[in-house]
Amino acid sequence: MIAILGTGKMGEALMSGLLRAGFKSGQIMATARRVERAEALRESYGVRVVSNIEAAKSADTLILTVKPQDMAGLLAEIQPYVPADRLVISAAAGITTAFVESRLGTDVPVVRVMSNTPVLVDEAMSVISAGAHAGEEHLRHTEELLKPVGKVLRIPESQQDAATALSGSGPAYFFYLVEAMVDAGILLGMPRSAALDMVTQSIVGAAIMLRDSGEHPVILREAVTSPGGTTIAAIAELERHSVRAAFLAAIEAARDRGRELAAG
Ligand SMILES: NC(=O)C1=CN([C@@H]2O[C@H](COP(=O)(O)OP(=O)(O)OC[C@H]3O[C@@H](n4cnc5c(N)ncnc54)[C@H](O)[C@@H]3O)[C@@H](O)[C@H]2O)C=CC1
Ligand SMILES: O=C(O)[C@@H]1CCC=N1
Repeated sequence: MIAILGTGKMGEALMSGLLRAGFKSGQIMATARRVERAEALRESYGVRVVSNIEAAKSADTLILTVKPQDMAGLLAEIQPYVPADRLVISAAAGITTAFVESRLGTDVPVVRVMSNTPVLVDEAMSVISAGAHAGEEHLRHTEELLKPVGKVLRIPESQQDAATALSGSGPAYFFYLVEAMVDAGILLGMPRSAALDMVTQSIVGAAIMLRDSGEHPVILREAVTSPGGTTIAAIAELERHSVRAAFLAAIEAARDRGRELAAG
């Protein structure tokens, strides 16, 4: 039995992925803070929505998907009911396995995960790290849960805040880029829906080329960039506006914010 504690956007996305991957609704429990939310989850997915304590007592795997700020409260609530034979998977930005272990106070295995919202279309990037009491079997079990909904990579926990900044938040940067490019289309007099179609198909095509060709992104970009042509005119402006430096600073800021969230 798997329980998802704090079933908001990420928790629901993970739960729907597990169901698409073949888990039965009877194998999954969810917890929610609001009654209407509990009812909506029950109705949409047919899962049992229970209290945090009941979930902690009866599920073998607990997936914690509350906000980092709510993690201490949730751990305090479930602490008396989590024996050391549970696997606890924490999906919150910034929260370390040591934080979870110290709050639970037993030798419970903890795996830290950072996934992202493309879990909704089975294209998540999930990175996982083992805590002090988690071994190969716990990492493997976590991979089995996450593989059906995307790619899974094991990384040292010291890189988790960087991964959060890069792939956890990553989809937001691409959506932001799409917004900006659609605005550019509007500036050039395109209808909004046509501009959105053009940009969306371009980003999908580029992403698939990048993933499937195995080519370095520089090679793929150079193939589009004709001497004296249109693309280099655009790239020159991006460089003039320090867009690369902005990305470096932005992702560093996201990493630092992850560290602050851990500090509470
Ligand atoms: N949204 C995203 O793209 C990503 C989010 N995350 C992480 O996932 C976690 C959740 O983020 P979201 O789903 O965006 O937030 P959210 O606010 O949609 O979901 C959190 C849910 O937990 C519930 N909750 C809080 N305390 C609770 C408690 N004691 N008992 C039961 N339910 C409780 C809230 O009512 C809410 O529904 C965060 O820790 C975030 O760092 C990770 C990767 C990507
Ligand atoms: O913005 C956030 O804090 C969360 C973590 C990664 C993506 N969203």
